[in-house]
Amino acid sequence: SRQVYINGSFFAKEDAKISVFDHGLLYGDGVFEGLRSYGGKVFHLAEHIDRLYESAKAICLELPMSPDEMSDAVNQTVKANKITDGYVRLVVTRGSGALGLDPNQCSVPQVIIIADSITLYPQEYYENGLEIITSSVIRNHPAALSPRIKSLNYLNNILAKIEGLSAGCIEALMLNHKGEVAECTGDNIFLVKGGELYTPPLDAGILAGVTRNVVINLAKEHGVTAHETSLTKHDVYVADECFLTGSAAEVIPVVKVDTRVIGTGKPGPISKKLKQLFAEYARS
Ligand SMILES: Cc1ncc(COP(=O)(O)O)c(CNc2cccc(C(=O)O)c2)c1O
Repeated sequence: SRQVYINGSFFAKEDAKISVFDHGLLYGDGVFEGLRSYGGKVFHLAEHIDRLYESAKAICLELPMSPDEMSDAVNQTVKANKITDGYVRLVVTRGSGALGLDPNQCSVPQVIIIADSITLYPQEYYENGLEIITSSVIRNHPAALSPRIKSLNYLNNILAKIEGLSAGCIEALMLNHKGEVAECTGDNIFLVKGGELYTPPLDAGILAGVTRNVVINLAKEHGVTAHETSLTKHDVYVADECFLTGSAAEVIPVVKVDTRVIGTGKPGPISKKLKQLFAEYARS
């Protein structure tokens, strides 16, 4: 049965518990990563660990082990669960403490690692492309809670997701506080125009996606220029192609945004090419 890692020990699912006084639960005070494993190897583990430590530093959370020890813990958990192709959730909370906000009242950060099989988007969405809407919920203001921090505060994303679902869409696009395109609730967004890629820059207030970075590099290797530049909803509507990137989704085409059909209304050639290149690279 599934073995969950908590602070150096493994627990069966039903015994994997943390305190109700944990500030991760009480205040969303903590950070996390979502990773994939392919053929038993965790995909871009170093980048995810680096981002985890950056997120932790950003919230002044001192992690109780080194990046190498954290990487080893992830690999041990994947091994203990005999995961070949699966998903890893790595969570670090501030730990349990008094009922007040004060993080200094929390003693021991909780390092939780869950390795499980992956539930992907249905295959038809990859074949036919997704329809998404632009949510009225804007992405967190960077000066309020920077979207660069992958924190346990996902209500911003969840509120946008709820709006998307109420419009019959499983993903929703969020604009930033300037009204520019930011990202979706769990993925980064790319446009294709005139054979070139366009994606919002990190200072648009987005998560620096690992998949986003891989796709930018894969595109460059295959002679497709990628521009990291601020985009508007208009740029999305008039794009030749649109696709999303994320550890869970990998590369998934988008064929309709706010009822505007993108390009031909079918996944475009560059989106399909990058989806294939990513799949081959991830499994190489
Ligand atoms: C807001 C946001 N933006 C972009 C991404 C893509 O980043 P990566 O390319 O590094 O994965 C994410 C990542 N989001 C993510 C990643 C993995 C699983 C799940 C899940 O919904 O369980 C969500 C995310 O949460």
